[in-house]
Amino acid sequence: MAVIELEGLTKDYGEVVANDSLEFTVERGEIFGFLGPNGAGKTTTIRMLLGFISPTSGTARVLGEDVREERSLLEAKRRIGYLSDEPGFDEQQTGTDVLDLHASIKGDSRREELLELFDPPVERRIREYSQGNARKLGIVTAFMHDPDLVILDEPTNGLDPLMRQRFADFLRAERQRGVTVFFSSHNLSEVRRLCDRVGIIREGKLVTIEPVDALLRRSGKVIRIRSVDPIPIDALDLEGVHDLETSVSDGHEGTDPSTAFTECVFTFTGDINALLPRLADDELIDLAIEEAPLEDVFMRFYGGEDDV
Ligand SMILES: Nc1ncnc2c1ncn2[C@@H]1O[C@H](COP(=O)(O)OP(=O)(O)OP(=O)(O)O)[C@@H](O)[C@H]1O
Repeated sequence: MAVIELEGLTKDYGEVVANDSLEFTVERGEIFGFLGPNGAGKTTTIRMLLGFISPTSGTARVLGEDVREERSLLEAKRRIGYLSDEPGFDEQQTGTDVLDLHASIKGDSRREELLELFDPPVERRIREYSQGNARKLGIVTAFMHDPDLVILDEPTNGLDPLMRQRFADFLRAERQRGVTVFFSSHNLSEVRRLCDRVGIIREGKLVTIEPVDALLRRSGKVIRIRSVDPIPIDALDLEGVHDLETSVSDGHEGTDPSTAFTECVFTFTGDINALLPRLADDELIDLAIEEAPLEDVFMRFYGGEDDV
């Protein structure tokens, strides 16, 4: 059974359709990344999944419960952890007060373990918390009742690299235990590191939903070549070569970089086995094959109206 199931989920604010007939599922034990730029509609989806706002049409099920059914959703929410993008804790309370309040509603069987891991300064009042400390406290509140599903809105905003790493390791371990994680993010490297699948939303519409691996495969590799002597540009007259940039190093001033190069970089979506024989007779100084930045993939979906 799907843990989250969107069925034509729509939120129409009149001026803007924040979610437009969203349709997808998230399976048990999956880490699902929900990506999109500011204002794309991510928070709106999350708020509907938690029953904070109601859909204009369509619906969603979380842990089998229809989000429009207040009572049954409330029951399901005992098994859900949630971290808002703006936690909004009471400024006068201490971290411990916040945790006690959450514990009284949902329980706190994992409080100590999580405090040890994320270490927010629980004795201090919230008004003295930095953004990172508030995030750490939020992470503890989201997980301390040992939920089956966790919904996180931009969870690592404000966390330093060490904490981000710790959080990533923690999420992977949670997935091993069968916990399902749905999180929204702007941070593409984080999504690449963590997610099994990604949904990309743009102006309320789902533009793609696929495994991260497939997204990266489609985006190709970035290839950099440096050679001792100029290589005729025809060598790269191959299917799958995009955005080729060539240059000529010192000592080969007479060579026109539009016909030959000693250095080049391009995006390659073709067969690497077809490329290598083309370079077999050239003496190379360096050949680098790198993952294409996920930013480029993302830009393809957001670059312009025609690109989608
Ligand atoms: N209560 C509301 N009334 C009217 N419009 C709203 C309301 N809440 C959100 N919107 C609009 O709906 C759209 C989606 O907003 P939403 O907050 O869901 O985006 P988001 O992807 O979470 O953005 P961010 O990454 O900035 O948090 C935006 O155009 C926003 O202005």
